[in-house]
Amino acid sequence: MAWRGVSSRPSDGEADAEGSGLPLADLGKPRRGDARRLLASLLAPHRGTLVVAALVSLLSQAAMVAGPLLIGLAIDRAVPDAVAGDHGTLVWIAVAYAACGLVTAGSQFAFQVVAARAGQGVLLELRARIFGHAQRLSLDFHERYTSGRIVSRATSDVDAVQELVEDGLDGLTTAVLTFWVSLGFLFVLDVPLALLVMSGLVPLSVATVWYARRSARAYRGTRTTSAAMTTQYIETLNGIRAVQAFRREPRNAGIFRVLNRRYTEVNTETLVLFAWFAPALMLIGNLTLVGALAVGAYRVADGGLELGVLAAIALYVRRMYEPLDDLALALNTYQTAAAGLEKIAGLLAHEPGVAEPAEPGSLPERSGKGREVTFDGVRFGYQDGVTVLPRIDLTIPRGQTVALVGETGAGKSTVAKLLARFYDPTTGAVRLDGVDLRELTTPQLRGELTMITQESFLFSGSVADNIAIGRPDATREQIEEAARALGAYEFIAALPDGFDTDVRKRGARLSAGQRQLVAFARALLADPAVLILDEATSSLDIPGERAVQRALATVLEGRTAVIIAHRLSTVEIADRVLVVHDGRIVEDGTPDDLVAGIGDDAAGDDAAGGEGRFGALHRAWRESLV
Ligand SMILES: Nc1ncnc2c1ncn2[C@@H]1O[C@H](COP(=O)(O)OP(=O)(O)OP(=O)(O)O)[C@@H](O)[C@H]1O
Repeated sequence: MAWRGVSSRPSDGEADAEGSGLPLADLGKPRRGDARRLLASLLAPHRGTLVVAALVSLLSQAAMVAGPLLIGLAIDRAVPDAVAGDHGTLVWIAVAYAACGLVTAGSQFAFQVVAARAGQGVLLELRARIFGHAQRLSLDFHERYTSGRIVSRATSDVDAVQELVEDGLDGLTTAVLTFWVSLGFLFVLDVPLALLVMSGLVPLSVATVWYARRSARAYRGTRTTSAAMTTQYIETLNGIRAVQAFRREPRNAGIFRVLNRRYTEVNTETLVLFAWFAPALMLIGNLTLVGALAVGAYRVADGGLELGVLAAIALYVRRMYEPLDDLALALNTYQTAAAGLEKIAGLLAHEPGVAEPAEPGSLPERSGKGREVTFDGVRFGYQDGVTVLPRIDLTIPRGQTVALVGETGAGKSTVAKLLARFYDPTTGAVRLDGVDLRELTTPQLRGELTMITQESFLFSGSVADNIAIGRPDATREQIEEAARALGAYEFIAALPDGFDTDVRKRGARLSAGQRQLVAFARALLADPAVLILDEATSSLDIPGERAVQRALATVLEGRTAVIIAHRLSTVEIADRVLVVHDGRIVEDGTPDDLVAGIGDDAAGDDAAGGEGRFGALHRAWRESLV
């Protein structure tokens, strides 16, 4: 199981630490440059806004950084003038200082507003892309990637990017601009001292590169481990009944303990790295200041430098290094965001396994009896390379109801999933009225095929909303009529708010049979040409089952149907039974013929003498009823 992998692997996030049990390489490990490309595509629509933000920020920095220059001038010019009785220079410098203050305040306000607009636009687009992409990705991807990891991408990874956009970016631009603009002013004031200050860039770069490298790895570890914890939460809570029934709590707690400890470790690592980095920057700044002051003081004493210029230089050096504290924090935010963005880019880089057609085909006019379904030399295996269906050749005429029966693991659901186009065949084709499913767009497909699964999933919203899912423009009358046709009207009307009852509200919980009826009503209203039904099994009591059987006959009327049948009663209403064994259709005939042993023994391997597999299954069912 994946969690063992979690505890034994390094925290660099390259392995299966997110709990999929598969190496990330199998899921398309983010390629170098994916994150950068993603960022570029997100920023592209805001290019103009970003240019304005950069210009405004530059103006703000220039106005702010002019301060020390004015102070230097005040010391060297205004004070001597004032002593001599001329206050003009002092007034002029005071006005200029106030003007700089105003420009700084105004441009900072403008920067915040402009940057907020662009930043929020980027986040809006990023969230929309993740959600849209997660919905579009095929079933095989979801079976391996786990919903916990997707949730983690959409929440904590997006939060990391959000933090950068909202706080970090401001700190980062301020620190970088202040540093370089101040250095520029230093060169204007005194070149030798500016060069001395610039030599501080060497240890500064070494420290920054060291920190950036080490912390990037650590932050990637935090993203990976945080996703693994989310996955663990979701898996535990989704399966809480099984967890409690099988007393899995201690094992889950053990797994969580490992992840929790890992998360603490990687977080501590990032904090320790930061604890080295931030003071190192301050130390470099202070040493540079001491050096500049010492050399400057000698030159003032020699008369080679004015006192005001030295004061201005000292103030500039302080200004350069002061926001570096913010730079360290901003780098922190940046590293978290970069790791998050990398993970998000990895998710977005996955292409849906079931592709939309380049040129959509068109289906012939639909007959009143549904459509013909053909499996034409279909071979299929899931991604692990094992062939599950070696070859299926099958034609289901319009209007026919086919029951798929067979042992567990025989391949019945796989046949149904290929027909619903959750997957594409490895070779061969599945066709609807002769048209390959691969030539149909998703909306075309969804209009023609409806699959009712065992869970009869209800979405949050009212019962009416749930029935109308397959046909959102249905009127209330049509919704009620569908419910009435299936014998579901009475129990829905008796719910606290009737058809408007919120299915997730307490007191409105529907039984398994009732949920199945709602799912049937949904299918009836959607009116597909082909209905695929993964039959609910043991959860229905006998009266409920009868109601469902009656409803089933109604919903099958006028369409082609494929039912994965687990019950004798369902098989008996089918026109034709296909027995699936080891991914092949081994018997094919009407229920009566197969019981009598005269069906088409497709594989020529009667399981029990003349009786056949279905005959044996049928006998077992009958015996279980008495
Ligand atoms: N997503 C998947 N990835 C890999 N293998 C799978 C996947 N789903 C099913 N299989 C394998 O394919 C084979 C056929 O499974 P399938 O679910 O079609 O059987 P089934 O006849 O519907 O069984 P049941 O009656 O128990 O639902 C099994 O060996 C199963 O392990």
